[in-house]
Amino acid sequence: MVTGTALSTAIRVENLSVSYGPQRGDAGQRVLSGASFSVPKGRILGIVGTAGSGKTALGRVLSGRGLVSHEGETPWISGGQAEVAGIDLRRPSRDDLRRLTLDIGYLSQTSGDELRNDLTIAENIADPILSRDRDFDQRALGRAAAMLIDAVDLELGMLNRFPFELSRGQRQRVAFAKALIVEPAVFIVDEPAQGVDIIARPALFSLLERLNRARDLTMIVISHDLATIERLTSEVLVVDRGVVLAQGDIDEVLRDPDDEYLRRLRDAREFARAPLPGLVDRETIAAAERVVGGLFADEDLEAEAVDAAEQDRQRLIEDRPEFARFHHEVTEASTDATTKDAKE
Ligand SMILES: Nc1ncnc2c1ncn2[C@@H]1O[C@H](COP(=O)(O)OP(=O)(O)OP(=O)(O)O)[C@@H](O)[C@H]1O
Repeated sequence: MVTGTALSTAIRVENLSVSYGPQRGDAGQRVLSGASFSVPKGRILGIVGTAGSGKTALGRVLSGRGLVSHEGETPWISGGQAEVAGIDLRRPSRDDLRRLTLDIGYLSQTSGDELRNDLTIAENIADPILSRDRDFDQRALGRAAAMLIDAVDLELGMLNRFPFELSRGQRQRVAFAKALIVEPAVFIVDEPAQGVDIIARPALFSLLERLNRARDLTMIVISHDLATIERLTSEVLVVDRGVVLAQGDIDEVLRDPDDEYLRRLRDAREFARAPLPGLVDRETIAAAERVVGGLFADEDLEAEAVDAAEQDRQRLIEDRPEFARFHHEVTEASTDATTKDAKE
């Protein structure tokens, strides 16, 4: 048991080493050494580093998945301590092993490829619950699956399809929904944007943000891309060649760094942020205006944005009858309220 774990700490890692290969003798290959950090409950930590730096190995051991079904390719804890969602990953009790996959959600870069092709998308999403409790309320489960499929920006009609009928990026979004249906306390996600259509990414990030705010979901977001991490958090752990180089607020970490990799990371971040003169046209600004709202004070653009929003609304009314009903009720209610106000 890791000592001194405050109740508000969701993840505590002390002097952790991670290895691949045989667990007996010296044959294992150490890929991460001496990592120490903690994540308070409800916070998001980003883990950034180059390819091969040990991010995936770290995320995978913290997910505890190797404890549930150990395969040859699974990294394991070869030194130090790790506790996640109150589970001691070095010495888990039987009860810990039972609740591990409920309390710690994990999305790997290949989770979408691991869906069962003999089950529909709805059955795949519901599987983490039905495989534990066959008698779980089917209607409630159906509703939860529908809400999640909508939240990851897939059509409800996909629920009746099979994984092999979907694109790779769509399957990864289904895996997102599947990982979240059990409402884990901690969610570890490895490269959340990888393979996912750029149009669908805002929905994924906004889902994660909402779960973090509304349910205090603690998260580890792993990526080689700092911009992906900064979309969700400014708190980072930087890993390079199997060691933790730095941890803290990203601006602090990258302020005048001594280390070569941190300097390159800072330069890459500045390059990505630099404006590209002449490339931003009115249409792009108007599109941005529709998404973020109120950033630009240009009246013409505002009028365009209002028109576009009205067109979007009309399209939604045509495509989704249930929205039309809802919209009609809201309009009626607000007209009634206005008439009542005018009379008073
Ligand atoms: N099954 C394995 N057996 C032995 N070594 C492995 C195995 N899988 C990965 N490694 C090695 O472990 C190290 C860390 O790999 P890991 O996948 O954790 O890096 P990463 O930072 O996540 O990289 P990426 O961003 O490319 O996913 C690498 O040197 C890799 O070659």
